[in-house]
Formats: sequence, structure tokens, C-alpha cells
Amino acid sequence: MTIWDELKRHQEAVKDRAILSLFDDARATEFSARTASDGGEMLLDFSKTNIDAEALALLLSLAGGVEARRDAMFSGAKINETEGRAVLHTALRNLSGSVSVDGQDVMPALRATHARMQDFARDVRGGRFTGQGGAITDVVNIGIGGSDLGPVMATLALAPYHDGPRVHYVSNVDGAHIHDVLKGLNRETTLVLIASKTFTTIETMTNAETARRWMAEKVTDPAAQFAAVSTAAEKTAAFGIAPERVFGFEDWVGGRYSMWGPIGLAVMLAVGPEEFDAFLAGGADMDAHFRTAPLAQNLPVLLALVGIWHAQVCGYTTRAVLPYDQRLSRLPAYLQQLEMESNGKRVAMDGSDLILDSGPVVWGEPGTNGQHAFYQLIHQGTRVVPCEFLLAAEGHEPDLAHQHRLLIANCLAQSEALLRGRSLEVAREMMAAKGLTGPEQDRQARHRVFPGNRPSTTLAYRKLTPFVLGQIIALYEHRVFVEGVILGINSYDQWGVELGKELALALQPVLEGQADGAGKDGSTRMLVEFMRGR
Ligand SMILES: O=P(O)(O)OC[C@H]1O[C@H](O)[C@H](O)[C@@H](O)[C@@H]1O
Repeated sequence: MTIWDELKRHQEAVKDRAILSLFDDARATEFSARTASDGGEMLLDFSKTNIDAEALALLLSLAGGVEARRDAMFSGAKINETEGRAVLHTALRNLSGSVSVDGQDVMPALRATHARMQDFARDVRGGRFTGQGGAITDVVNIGIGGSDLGPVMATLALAPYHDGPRVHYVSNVDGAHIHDVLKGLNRETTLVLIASKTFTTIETMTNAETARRWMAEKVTDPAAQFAAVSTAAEKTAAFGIAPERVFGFEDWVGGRYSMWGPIGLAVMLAVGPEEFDAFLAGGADMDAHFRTAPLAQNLPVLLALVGIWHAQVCGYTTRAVLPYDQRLSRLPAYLQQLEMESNGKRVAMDGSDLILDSGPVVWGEPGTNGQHAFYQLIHQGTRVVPCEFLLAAEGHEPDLAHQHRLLIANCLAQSEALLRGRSLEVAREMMAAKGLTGPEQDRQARHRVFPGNRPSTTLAYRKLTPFVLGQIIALYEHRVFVEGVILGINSYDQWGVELGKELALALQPVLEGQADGAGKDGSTRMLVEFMRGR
């Protein structure tokens, strides 16, 4: 019997057991783990799941290969086998470290680029780098996917630390996006960052051209107010961006893992180099924890095992990320790329079909907002949705501490409600207290039953500082890595995004009437005709 078979057998045996019945005096401590760093203690509580000692032991035995693979990743080995690349985003946040790729020390170049970013950020923030009309008031970051979601998420998350120019983001090829962002900005005091690992992404290149035309309407030397972040120096030069404003990185940084380096420039411009370094330090702190903590107390490993238990063992197809932290409102979108682009694969590293389900669908919204929208389904729908709550002990608004307590109460109440539920008996008593009797009492009571026994985890931290944000993001990155290793897949390629891009290119001439859609299916032909107003 494989470990997977054993897990499945165990899950079958315990699936109707009440999670609540597992709680003795020790469970909360035994089924949780903490990091003990100076910058910020974190607590991962997974006791409100159906994982018991036997399940945890089996899950931990799945993680047997993780340590060797982890060490290979940190050492610069080419673990992204389908692209023949190392996976070294961790080097971007450990600038005092040392690591080589193909026998070459990669750190001097990383440190030099980091120092150039800092100088540039200080010059922009200090008014030494100006636009044609004076000090830079606004920065527009043009990028998509990994060149957008991380910086957007972090910019929102770190709002209390903003003391630089306003930072805006344009990603969608829909002209409405760039139109609405540029509207009202002063061309003469705006800096445009073109962020693209490849510098070929059609959305970004199209928006970059639009921004250049917009800038040229008022600014005599538009290229002087552009900077670029990319691995493709020759392409940034061809676009006309001077090399001193190009911040390069290597292809061993995956797009969705790239916000720690130059792709984070917009964040650095907003919060300053010191706070950005605190963010890096938080990431490095989680790296150190991941590398040294025993598997049974290792937050990324445990979070991954809980994920595997719910998705691959219990068969729950989605996972909700519910930050009770308004400033993490874009964390679910960021994690959708991080988790689904990394682990949404159907074959194993060797090309054989995956024997298990791939990673789950990830979705979510901040609490308490979601409570008034989709929590109905989470509590009473027929499908089980494992929930991942994130919660800070403190906010940044001391005068609104009472609101923060209300936020905490709501978050804890939701995981408690999911755990406990409400029985038919209690619901009947409630209806009886309202004066209902007989079949009507029963009918009304049934609508008010909560099955409970619905799993959740809570990641608790003291306060959403730059350091803690770094810890959280690195925690999720490593969680994705561990799940990928256990599933046997390559978490670092994304071939699944290619086909749509190819077909979009082929459809453009059809939409413009320069090619016919003869080879297309009937549905696509009909939609093309509709779009062309026929
Ligand atoms: O940074 P870029 O090269 O412009 O790529 C932007 C994004 O587009 C691609 O299609 C990939 O799906 C993403 O992983 C990537 O982050």
C-alpha cells in the first residue's frame, strides 16, 4: 500500500468524525506551529481541520523528498527541468548570501542591481531625478502577471509606509485600463516603468507604446521619463530606454516569484529602500525557517501538507484565501497566479500523467466583506471549501483599535462557526422560541442548520509590517514548492498559458478582415462575425 492509499483509507475512516471532538487540552498546540523571529512571530493554526496524529504522520512521510529538493533549489541547481533553469528568487532577498549558477557567483550582479535600484529610488523620491515639469509625483508601472500582481498586492499592503510618489498600475490590454489610469496624471511629472521579464508580452508592449505616445504629447524627450525592468537588455534598448534606467534580472527568477528584485521597483519607489529591505528581510527570515525548522514544525511544509490533505486526499477542489486585513485585498489574486500557475499541471516532471489531482482552484476576498457575499455557500453549500484565514493582532490605526477588535472577533467567529455548525435540534429550539410548532417549525429549522465540521486554518501575525509581508509571501512561495515536490510536478514553468497567446495572434488578422476564419470552429466564427458587426 502506498502512503497515498493509506491516507485515503484513513480519510475514509474519519471523514464523518466531528473535528470538534478532536479537541483536548493539547490539540491547539500540537496542531499549530510558530516562527520565532525577532521581526515578527507568526502562528499557523491548523487544529480546526480533520487532521489527527495518524494523518499528520502519514502526510509528513510524503514530505520525505522535500529537504533534498529544497537544498537543491537554494544551491542554484536547475530544478526547473523543462526550461533548464535554476530557481533562485531566494537569492534576491538574501543579498549577503552566496550562490553560483553554472559555476558563476551570481551575487555580485544582484547586489549591484539592488544598489542601483536604491540609488534610483532615492533620486526619484528626493527630487534629484525629475520629469520635464519637476519632481516625480506619479509612477505608472506597466506590466502583467508576475510583473504586476506582486507589486500591486504589496503596494496596497504597505499603504501605511508610503512616503514617495503615488504608484499606479496598468496591466490589461483593454485600453480602458491605461486610459483610466493616465487620465488626470501630469505627463511632465510622471515616471513610467515598463516591467516585463521577457519584454515581449503583447499586453505590456502595447500599453508601453500607448504610454509613450501619451507622454510625447507634452514632453519633448519622453524616453527620459521611462525606466525598464527586464531580463532582455537588448529589447529595452530597442525601445529607447537608456541603460542607466534599465534594471535587469536573470531568467532563473520566475515571473511570479520576481517581486523581490527589480520587479519590486515600484514598491521601493512608494515605500523607500529601507522599508523595501525590511520586506526582503522578512522573506529571508522565512527562508531561514524553511531551511532549518524540523518538518513537523516547519510552516511552509505544514501549510503544504494541509493543502495536500484537503485537495488530493479529501478531494476538495477549491481553497479560499480570506485575509481579515483590508490591505491584503489583492493577496488572493496574487496567490491565484502563484499557486495555480505553479501547480496547475497535468503531467509529472518526467512527462507521465499525474496520478493525483493538480493544485486546487484558489480564490477569495478580504473579510469581513466576503461574509456578506459568498460565505453563505461556505457555511451551507453542498461542497466543502477549506478556508485559509489571515489575521493581524494589531492594525496601524491606534485610534481605530475598537474596529480592529471587531475585525478579529469576526474572523475568529467564522472559523468557530465553520467548526461547530448548528444542529437541527438547536435550530428547532430557536424556531420554537419564535412560537413555531409542528411541520412549519421543522421546515424553518432545517434552513437554519449549519453542518459545521468545515475545515479552516488561521495564519496569525502581529502586524502587517513590510517584514511580516515578506514572511507571508515567502511562506506561500515555499508552500507551493513543497506541494509541487510532493505532487512530482515542475512548479516553475507555465506552458499552459501559451496556446491562448498563439491563437490570439492568429485571430487578430481574422478580426481585421485580412484573413478568413475558415479553419475555426463554428462558435469562434460566429463570435468573430458578431464582433465585426455582421
Ligand atoms: O514579465 P513578462 O515577461 O511580461 O510576463 C508576464 C506574465 O505573462 C506570462 O504569460 C506568464 O503567464 C506569467 O508567468 C508572466 O508573469
